[in-house]
Amino acid sequence: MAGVTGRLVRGWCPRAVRRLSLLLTSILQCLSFTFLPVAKFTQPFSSLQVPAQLHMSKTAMGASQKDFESAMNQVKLLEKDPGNEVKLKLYALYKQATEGPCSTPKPGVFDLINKAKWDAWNALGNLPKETARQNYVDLVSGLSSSSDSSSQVKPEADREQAGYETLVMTSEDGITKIMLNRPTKMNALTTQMYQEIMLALEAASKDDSTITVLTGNGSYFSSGNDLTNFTHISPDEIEEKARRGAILLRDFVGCFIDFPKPLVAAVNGPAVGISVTILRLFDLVYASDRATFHTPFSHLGQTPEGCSSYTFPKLMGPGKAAEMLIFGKKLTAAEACAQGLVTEVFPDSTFQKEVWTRLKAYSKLPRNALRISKQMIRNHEKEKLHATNAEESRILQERWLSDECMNAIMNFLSRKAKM
Ligand SMILES: CCCCC/C=C/CC(=O)SCCNC(=O)CCNC(=O)[C@H](O)C(C)(C)COP(=O)(O)OP(=O)(O)OC[C@H]1O[C@@H](n2cnc3c(N)ncnc32)[C@H](O)[C@@H]1OP(=O)(O)O
Repeated sequence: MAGVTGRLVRGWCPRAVRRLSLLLTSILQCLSFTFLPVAKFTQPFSSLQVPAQLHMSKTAMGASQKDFESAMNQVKLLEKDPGNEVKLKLYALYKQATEGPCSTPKPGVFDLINKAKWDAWNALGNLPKETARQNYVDLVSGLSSSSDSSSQVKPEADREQAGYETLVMTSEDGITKIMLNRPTKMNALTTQMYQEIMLALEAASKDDSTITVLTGNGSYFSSGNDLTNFTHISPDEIEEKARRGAILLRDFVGCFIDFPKPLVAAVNGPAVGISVTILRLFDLVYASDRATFHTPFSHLGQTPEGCSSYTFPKLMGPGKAAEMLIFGKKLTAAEACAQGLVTEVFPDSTFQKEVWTRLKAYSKLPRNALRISKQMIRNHEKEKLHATNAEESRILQERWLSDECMNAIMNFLSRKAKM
């Protein structure tokens, strides 16, 4: 949460454009306060205005929905970054075409990226949806023709998806792998990382892979929420940050609840906090025997999330769940397996080889059958999971404002106490 302003002005990734279409979709569906995750504004705001010619309808009929969708797909294939100005135009036209005139509240002055996006959309005034759709199609068509027959997609094998700063996303052998990539910080989850994971899941849900795998780079699976998310917040910002954090948490967990394909966690090392609780929303959890499972919520003045207040007691009984979620008992991989949280444990020395061999075999199974079976298993309790998620997020929003929570985080940051 905190540090957001700092991160907002960090570098635009030059390859972010291929994520743009997904990002735009996600903005609508998933993120209530996302920002272009790999973005930096290098131009003055005045240069972000939409040129007048974009306000003019090109044809009487306008582009069809099919043209519009095809243009959105073309955006994904652009090899060259079209630049921030064009990205904002695309964003604004997309919003106008799908939602009509901008009616959302104007973001605050320090929320630089969302404010620029809002300005671009608002600048379109009452431009009719059809015209916006046509202008979007025309703009993309201009970009595609100027990008030197570039729309070549790398071969499917081991294709690394560009545009992520905190993840490495690859697709190979019918498996999309999302790897958390902050090994020096034990893959602690920053605000940007939550957002990129949501985008990656959205992309994986639509790609042609059969199975999606989440894993960590380095010695940890993840040390959970990055505790610096809660720092550098001025007193007058804190309630708003907590509110936004709760929305982010709810949306993040919601993406796991709704993920439509078989989802596998390859837990390569210790897991802490939210990286433990969400495991119950995966279909398979394979763990190295070096992994541990730790949910020190009370130590941090916090409360369970990831739907664990519902899924853990159901899975392991209220007593064992209480040991973990209330008293912060750390489980070994073998104990987590005995409780049903982990599907299977592998020796660390052969973990990667055994897990990937197994998954490659599974990925050859009929894709639709896997997907439908997963949904049949999961659909029974989706509603309950979403309700639990909303309630847990609401309670955490309050907890984050408590002295207990703030003191615990300060202790961690000043290294007076470690879990
Ligand atoms: C939008 C908000 C959603 C919020 C959802 C809420 C989720 C709740 C949770 O996830 S609660 C769990 C929070 N996590 C923790 O409490 C873990 C804190 N970290 C530790 O206890 C330890 O770092 C460790 C046990 C994971 C590893 O200890 P070790 O001694 O092996 O290594 P270091 O402590 O030296 O760590 C190396 C560097 O990584 C930084 N780091 C590790 N984890 C976190 C973290 N969670 N948040 C922030 N930073 C983390 C650590 O500070 C070191 O950085 P440095 O080298 O710059 O000092």
